[in-house]
Amino acid sequence: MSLFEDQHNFAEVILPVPLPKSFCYSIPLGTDVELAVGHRVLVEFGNRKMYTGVVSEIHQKRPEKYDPKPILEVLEVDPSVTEMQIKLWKWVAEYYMCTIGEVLNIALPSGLKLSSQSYIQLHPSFIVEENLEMLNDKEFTLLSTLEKEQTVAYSQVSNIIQLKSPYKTIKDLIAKEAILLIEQIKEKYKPKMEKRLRLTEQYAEHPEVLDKLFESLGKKAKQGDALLKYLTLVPVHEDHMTNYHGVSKKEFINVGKELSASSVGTMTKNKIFEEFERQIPRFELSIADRMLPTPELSAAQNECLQKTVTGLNDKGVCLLHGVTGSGKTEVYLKLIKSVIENGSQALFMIPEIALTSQLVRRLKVYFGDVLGIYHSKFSDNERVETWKGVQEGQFQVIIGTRSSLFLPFSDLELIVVDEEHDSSYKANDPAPRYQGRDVALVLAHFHHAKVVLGSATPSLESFYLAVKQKYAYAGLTERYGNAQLPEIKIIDIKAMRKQKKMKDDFSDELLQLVHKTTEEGNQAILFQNRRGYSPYVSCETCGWVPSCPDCAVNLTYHIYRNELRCHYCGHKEHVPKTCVSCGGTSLKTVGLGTQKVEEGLKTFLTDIRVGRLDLDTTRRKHSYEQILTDFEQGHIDVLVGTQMVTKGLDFNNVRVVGILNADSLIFFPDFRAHERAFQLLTQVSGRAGRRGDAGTVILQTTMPKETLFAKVARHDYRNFYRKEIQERQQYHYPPFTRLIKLTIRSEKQELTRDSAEWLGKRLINWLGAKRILGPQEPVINKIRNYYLSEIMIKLERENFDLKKAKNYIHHAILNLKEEKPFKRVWVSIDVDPN
Ligand SMILES: Nc1ncnc2c1ncn2[C@@H]1O[C@H](COP(=O)(O)OP(=O)(O)OP(=O)(O)O)[C@@H](O)[C@H]1O
Ligand SMILES: [Zn+2]
Repeated sequence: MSLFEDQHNFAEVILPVPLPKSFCYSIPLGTDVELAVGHRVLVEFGNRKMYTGVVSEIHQKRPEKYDPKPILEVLEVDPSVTEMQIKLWKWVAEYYMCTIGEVLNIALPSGLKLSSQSYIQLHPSFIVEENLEMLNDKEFTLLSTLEKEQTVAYSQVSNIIQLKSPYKTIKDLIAKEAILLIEQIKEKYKPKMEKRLRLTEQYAEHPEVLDKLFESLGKKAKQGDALLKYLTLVPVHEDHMTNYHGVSKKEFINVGKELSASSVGTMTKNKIFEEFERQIPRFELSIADRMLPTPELSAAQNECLQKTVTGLNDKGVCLLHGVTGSGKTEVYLKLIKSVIENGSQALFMIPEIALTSQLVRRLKVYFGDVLGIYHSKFSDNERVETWKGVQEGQFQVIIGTRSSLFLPFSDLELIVVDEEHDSSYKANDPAPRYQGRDVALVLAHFHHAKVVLGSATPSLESFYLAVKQKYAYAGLTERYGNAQLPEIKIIDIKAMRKQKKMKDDFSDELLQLVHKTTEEGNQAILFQNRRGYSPYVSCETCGWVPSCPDCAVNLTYHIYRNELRCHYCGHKEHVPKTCVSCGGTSLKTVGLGTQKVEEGLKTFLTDIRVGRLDLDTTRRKHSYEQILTDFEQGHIDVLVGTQMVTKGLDFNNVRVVGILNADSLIFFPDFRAHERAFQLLTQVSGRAGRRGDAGTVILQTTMPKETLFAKVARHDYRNFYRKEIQERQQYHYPPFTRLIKLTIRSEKQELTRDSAEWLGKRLINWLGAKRILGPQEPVINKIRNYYLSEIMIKLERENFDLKKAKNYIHHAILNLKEEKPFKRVWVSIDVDPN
């Protein structure tokens, strides 16, 4: 025990490590701050490793078995984490069967998780020489080192400034905006810059010179247009100060299609315009956005709003079931608005942020500065900013993905879960494998808040609970503004081929429709759920198919680099010149991916402009928005894509949607296959004809008689639901049971098999054979050189001790790992798997 230790008080600290408990530390005497639950503290753990942990309890029970180490530093004056958050972490850890450290790890943004692996760097806008008077010696020493070294590991800081506890210095420098804390060197903070354009001084400040310029440009019509356009956007003639900020170059050139980039370029060369760079705020509204009106609700929307409000008061949760394009968003916005007026907080959850830039913009217009944004694609700094903004009450509304559930809300009144059926609400790896929609319900319960679940195609689970009247229900059965739901035509691919009415993968009808609609100045969306050119290639002589060396999957052909790629591990190789198996020299591509759709379309309809939206075209941070902006502004006629094109897109001019092959959607070996197929097909169809004339959807399939397709075509959710829920009940699937999936992994197939068998037997002993399915190898039984096996556990929802069952499962896994031969086996637990 050290002399400086408080002998009576100890702190339980949650650490970001996968061990199933918190750890006890002693509280050093003379700490400036009185330690409280939720404080972030720096502690040593294990072999001289430092971590940021969160205090979960303060108590007087000195551990008997070991001498607790002291807390090294208290990292803040006011706790960053609320007790409510810790309560939620505990719930998530218990329900999803993971450790609380794993929850902390995803809940706390890295920027708040200073550790021995953290780094600091100079703030890009801080100039040391200009700020000497605000720096003490230690600070100056550190900053000078940073000027030379760019980044310094936190662990080196004490050496540099000769202080055992450097945290205070670091904290002060962060407060002075002199340094930034980063988690990894590669993620350096970079302000977002934008190229802008303005008139050069000679014209901007001298109207008579500007007039002359106009005259002299007379013959060069294009340049004259550009100048005129500039002056309409930036009224230099009224107030020459407006020239200072100019316009965004990109936006300027895009505003009117008629403006040619080359004449703007010439004018810059001739010193009429000048280019400059400016740092842009994270969310700036474009010229067009600032003019968006905030709409009045239609009568149907108003009725739905009233129903929702009553429903929420009655049941706390309301399912808002509105067909595609019915205007659910406006209803949510009204609900959120009244929360803000009460001075409380609202969370607007969306499945994936990238897919919703349109929506984010709408909300920004509507809510302005009280809106905060939060998702995992944000940098550390951005996430910490939002966290603080929520904590300090600046942000009353948050739009974000599932991780925003972990923000420090203090007064949450409403959570809206938009597209509640979307499978991306479920987190896969790493643990916690939580379902965002379900955690939203729990969080709301803790806060006595209300929840709106919105969708055009509700999940079976939610609709079932609405039918059971556990949830309230509000419907919107018509599209906003008299728009009609699209007509959906089912096309029989086989029959068309026989009649020679197919060109490769396109029916004549689809091509004609796309052609006609683009002729008329409208647009189309084509959906194919595979990226790449073709899902595999095969030797024409012997049938050999190249597969991934590390995963049990065929390699997908990508045309641009003439490459074969594994979509599971990222492995890439060149297409072999000869067949590895027989030496044959011709390989054929088999199956259809988005690249091939794009290529085919360009071959059959030569004049149209095609864009593609899939994982391959959207890897760069803003490429997704760019493609959508191009589509929105009419620079693209047809958008080809994977399921990315199905979600929430709202464009005026899309008249035609083509589904190239709907078959594969329902052949998935999964009890949710039909539900997913219905949702996907309805959602993608829902992009057509959202305004003006009705749209048309061409659904191509080799199974035209499949009843699911007929239900999609009739927009018949209820009959789809009836049949599906019946099957779930009959075969004991959710929502009638609860599933827990165990995935067993090892580097050897035998070992995986044996350990899975062992585990399966143990579970059968404890839980009974009828609750255990498998072990079974999944269809893809090897990923990244690990062999997989799965055990599915099916548990009753009612009259069943879930806690006890979970304990058995934990124990069975522990016991497995204690068996010597199974030491190198990993088991992951997935509660309510997707
Ligand atoms: N009251 C209103 N006044 C003006 N425009 C509206 C109104 N309500 C909805 N709209 C417009 O109708 C379109 C469809 O609305 P919205 O995107 O909210 O539909 P949705 O129900 O979310 O559909 P989906 O489920 O297909 O995403 C949007 O462009 C929206 O701006
Ligand atoms: Zn692979």
